[in-house]
Amino acid sequence: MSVTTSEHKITIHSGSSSAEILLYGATVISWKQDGRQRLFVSNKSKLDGSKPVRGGIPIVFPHFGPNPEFGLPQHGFARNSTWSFAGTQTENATETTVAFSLEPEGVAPELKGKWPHTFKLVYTVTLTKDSLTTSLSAENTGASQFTFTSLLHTYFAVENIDQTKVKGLQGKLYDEKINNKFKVVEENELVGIASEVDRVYYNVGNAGAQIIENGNVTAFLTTRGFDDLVVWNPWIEKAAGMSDFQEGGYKFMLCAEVGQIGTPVVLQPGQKWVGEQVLH
Ligand SMILES: O=P(O)(O)OC[C@H]1O[C@H](O)[C@H](O)[C@@H](O)[C@@H]1O
Repeated sequence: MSVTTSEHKITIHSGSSSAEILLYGATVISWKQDGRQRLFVSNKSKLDGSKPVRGGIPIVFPHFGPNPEFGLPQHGFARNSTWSFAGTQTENATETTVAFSLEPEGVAPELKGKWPHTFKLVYTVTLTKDSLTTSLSAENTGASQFTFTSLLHTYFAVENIDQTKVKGLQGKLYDEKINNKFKVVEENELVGIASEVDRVYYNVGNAGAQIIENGNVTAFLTTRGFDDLVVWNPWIEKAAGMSDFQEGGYKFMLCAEVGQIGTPVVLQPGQKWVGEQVLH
């Protein structure tokens, strides 16, 4: 069986690869290729629906970062709400696709109604032997327009952050939140991480980025519909201040998060937007 459903989680297989998706947040919490875990999930992360998962691929919607306007928590409500399993879309020798949906009535009770819009989110996860594709669609099912930002907050598992680089960002403009530098041009072909990094790179484009470990490409991250890319590693002090971050875990993770941030999406009634990432 390539799709197994349980009360809280869907597990899918394709060839020697597997993935696990929690209904809570529709968060992908595991992606294994030939037994190797490709996603970082903190061993202190709550997986019981009491807090967004610290790892995997949390979904950020309808806003990236804090948003006092609607009194929603950081990164919105999608990662804090329990999604509905919308079934298996494809299940064949080469590919397995499962779908999840979230509408206003499914939003976590304490957050319900705070964002005053009517919408339908559908998230599909497609696994092949070589790749994991996650695709988010947002449809305006209400009578007035709305605006949102969104992001797939992927935590890649890396062997050693000191030997890890991100490629594909040279020449792109970024904002660095740590020291409030704005619209800086990335000079480096290979971007290394040696301290806390929290950057939004703008207009990275479909080619996305590559994760390089010890000089070898270990992951390609391509996208459609997401223009921007956040690169984040909390490093020692910030990680130590997070109750759900595993001790020393900053060494074994790198967030490379495709997003639509710089130019928010405006959806008129009846319109639909799709943002997708392919990891391979
Ligand atoms: O702690 P969280 O709410 O999950 O956010 C984790 C991180 O997400 C993104 O990468 C942001 O750019 C960071 O500023 C934030 O710290």
